[in-house]
Amino acid sequence: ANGPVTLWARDPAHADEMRKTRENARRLPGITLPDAIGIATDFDTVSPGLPVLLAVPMQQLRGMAETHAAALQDHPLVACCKGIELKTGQGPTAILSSVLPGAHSAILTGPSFAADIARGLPTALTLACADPDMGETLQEALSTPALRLYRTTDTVGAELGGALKNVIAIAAGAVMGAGLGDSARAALMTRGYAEMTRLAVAMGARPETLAGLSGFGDLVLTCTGAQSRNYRFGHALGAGADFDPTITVEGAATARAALSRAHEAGVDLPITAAVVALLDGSVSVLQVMDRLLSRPLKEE
Ligand SMILES: NC(=O)C1=CN([C@@H]2O[C@H](COP(=O)(O)OP(=O)(O)OC[C@H]3O[C@@H](n4cnc5c(N)ncnc54)[C@H](OP(=O)(O)O)[C@@H]3O)[C@@H](O)[C@H]2O)C=CC1
Ligand SMILES: O=C(CO)COP(=O)(O)O
Repeated sequence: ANGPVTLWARDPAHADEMRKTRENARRLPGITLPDAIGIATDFDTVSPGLPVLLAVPMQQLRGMAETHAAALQDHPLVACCKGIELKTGQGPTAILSSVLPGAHSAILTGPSFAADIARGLPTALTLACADPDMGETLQEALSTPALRLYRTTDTVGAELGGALKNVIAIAAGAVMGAGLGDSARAALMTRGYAEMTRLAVAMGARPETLAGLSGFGDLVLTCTGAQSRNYRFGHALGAGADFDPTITVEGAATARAALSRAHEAGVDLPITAAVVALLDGSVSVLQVMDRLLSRPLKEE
């Protein structure tokens, strides 16, 4: 809507196909790409100074930034991925700063299925940028009549909200897949939110960021929206069904990364620990629920 925009694709054959069909049949089937979107396989065609949105899976972000470091350093960078890097425990903006020292980076996150945005359905997101002036410029540039961006300087809170809600969504899917009911899911979401906030605040986040779109908002969407891959993966785990291993499920690696950050910080993450145990196959959903319910009673 605010075009022109260049969509960069790594695979020339895929780019050719999208130019011909005006559709990304592999990743966003059924959506016609607007005329204002040009398709490129060369980063250098993007004018310096224009923002670049990096929409790759979390565990691929560092490699992608390293490969294209020379081209990326002339642009404000907006990471769109949600997660914690397994090998370093870092979030997207810390990764971009370590690969591209001096780069200006931000994060765009919150409750939004790509297909909803592409259809022009109303959506609100958080744009987090440590530099308030750059944050304001990006907020103006990326907001549209259907896509309303709120801004914050709390990148840690926005990143951790988006990362940790995926772990809770796996748990919510597992509860529903195992037939444990809506009440159990509501309890899990609420205690999951407490857990997300506990770790994020220990990492330096502001609690009100977790209460916003990037935390609570995305938790609600991903724990209840059937489009969510994290929820669907959890549902398959709970139901003992197969799940296509090529589908991106960010919460799986992030659960492990979050748990090790929590151990370092002395923070208790019982639901995240339960998700990791489920992923390891060491317990069943019913055993996990039993463990969670038999913890000592405490104040809310
Ligand atoms: N889909 C959604 O609704 C939303 C997704 N997100 C977040 O966005 C991030 C990406 O998700 P999504 O796009 O859905 O994931 P997909 O798995 O659907 O697509 C991944 C994209 O990243 C590209 N890619 C993967 N690895 C590399 C690499 N090493 N170098 C360059 N490009 C690469 C893929 O290219 P190719 O097609 O060539 O394989 C593809 O375009 C995730 O962190 C997710 O949480 C956030 C909000 C909503
Ligand atoms: O982050 C998302 C919605 O805000 C997308 O969720 P999934 O990655 O679970 O599909």
